[in-house]
Amino acid sequence: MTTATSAARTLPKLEPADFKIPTLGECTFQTPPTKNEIVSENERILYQSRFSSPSELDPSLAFEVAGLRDHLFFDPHDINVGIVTCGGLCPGLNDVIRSITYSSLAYGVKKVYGFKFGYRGLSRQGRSYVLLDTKSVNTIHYLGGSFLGSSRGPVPPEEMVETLKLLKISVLFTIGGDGTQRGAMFLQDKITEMGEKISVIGIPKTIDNDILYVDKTFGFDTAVEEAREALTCAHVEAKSAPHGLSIVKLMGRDSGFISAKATLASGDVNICLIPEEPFTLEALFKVVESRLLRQNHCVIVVAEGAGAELMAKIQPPVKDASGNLKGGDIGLFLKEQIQAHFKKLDMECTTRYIDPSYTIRACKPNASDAAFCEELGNKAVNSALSGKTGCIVGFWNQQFTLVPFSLITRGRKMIKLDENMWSTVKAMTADVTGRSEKGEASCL
Ligand SMILES: Nc1ncnc2c1ncn2[C@@H]1O[C@H](COP(=O)(O)OP(=O)(O)O)[C@@H](O)[C@H]1O
Ligand SMILES: O=P(O)(O)OC[C@H]1O[C@](O)(COP(=O)(O)O)[C@@H](O)[C@@H]1O
Repeated sequence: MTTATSAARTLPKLEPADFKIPTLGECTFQTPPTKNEIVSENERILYQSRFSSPSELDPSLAFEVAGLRDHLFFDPHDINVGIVTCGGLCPGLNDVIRSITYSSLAYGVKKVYGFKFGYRGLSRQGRSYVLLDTKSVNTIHYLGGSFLGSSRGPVPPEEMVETLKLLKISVLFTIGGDGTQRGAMFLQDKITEMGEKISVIGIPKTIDNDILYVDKTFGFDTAVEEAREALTCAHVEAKSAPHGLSIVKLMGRDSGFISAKATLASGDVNICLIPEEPFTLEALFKVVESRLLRQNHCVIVVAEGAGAELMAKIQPPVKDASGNLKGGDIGLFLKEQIQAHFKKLDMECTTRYIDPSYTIRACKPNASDAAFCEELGNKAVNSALSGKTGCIVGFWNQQFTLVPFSLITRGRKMIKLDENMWSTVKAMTADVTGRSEKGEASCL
């Protein structure tokens, strides 16, 4: 598929009058109206039928649908655009970079700048970029990682505006997680304050899939698929040893979506530990013991942020360059504690610790994620050229949406075990979290 062709095919014919449309200010994403209505053919408002978190928000909230508009705000032939990728890696980053580049060039955009190593590439000291064209990005989607590199750590918004002005960039695409979009929000505030006509459009990225008001972020499905492979191996290992126990640690600093989904997908997991559900070591020992005595093997999945209360007692969490709190290695901790426990009991337990964290996010995306990335990139370009700013291109109720930065940075999406789709995981965690009254394994 050539994005350039498909984007060109769907473009409205541009007449000089088409460019005489609202100023960036007028186009800026507004809090949507409070009743379900079609604003115009192209500006539909999508109402959310599910409203789970945070509960204090206005239930009449609605999202604008992302995509082409009747008019373009920018004359594409007159502008440059920029792309930046920040935060942790995620399968599909290169696909989004490629899609934005192809789509922008199909519109006739003059130059596409790719900033190196996250926001650092837009800073005064670390200013660094490459020019992207169809040739340079043509095959980058064959690989995982980010063609542009990524980083964590703050950059003053005024320095970023300085760089954008210097390179005459009218649109910046920020591909990143909640931290990146928070940074993008401050950048957009600074742009508004300085009276510049520069649009900032985010593309939400995180394998943790914990961005508010986004059903699914790109790369998540791939990460779950990769995690399932690791779980299958963990199961084989556990079954091959007398009283075999495999502990698999997966990413998920604040939410356990990867762990929970991979658990459901695998069918080999006996205990799933996620940050949302505190557990006690004593209860965990009991469940593992009973499982080993009955079935001879056991597989535990633990999200990196699970058991934060236990870890905090040994070692207080530290902050990464972006200010995200990170605790010690919960997987290793569990391995040591469980081994010590069974040694005390004089009971055999062959423990294996598997940590596939980085391998599930550094790989290339599966077909479904790749297709998703392609559309995200196209929608981001369409929306930006229409003059939209200060929002991300999300995905909600099967629609691509525009969601303001201010909304998605209000909190984090978390697993609610009471929701229907997590009932198996809920049953599985009942005994270790103290929810089970019998104190017996509920789902082993
Ligand atoms: N509160 C914030 N204000 C401004 N910039 C932020 C903020 N939080 C994060 N950032 C910046 O966004 C970038 C990525 O953030 P990070 O939290 O590491 O990853 P992610 O975007 O994946 O959550 C970093 O350069 C970081 O400094
Ligand atoms: O070692 P790194 O690069 O800080 O990445 C680890 C982090 O990446 C994540 O998977 C995703 O984090 P971001 O969304 O902030 O990029 C976290 O769960 C995890 O703590």
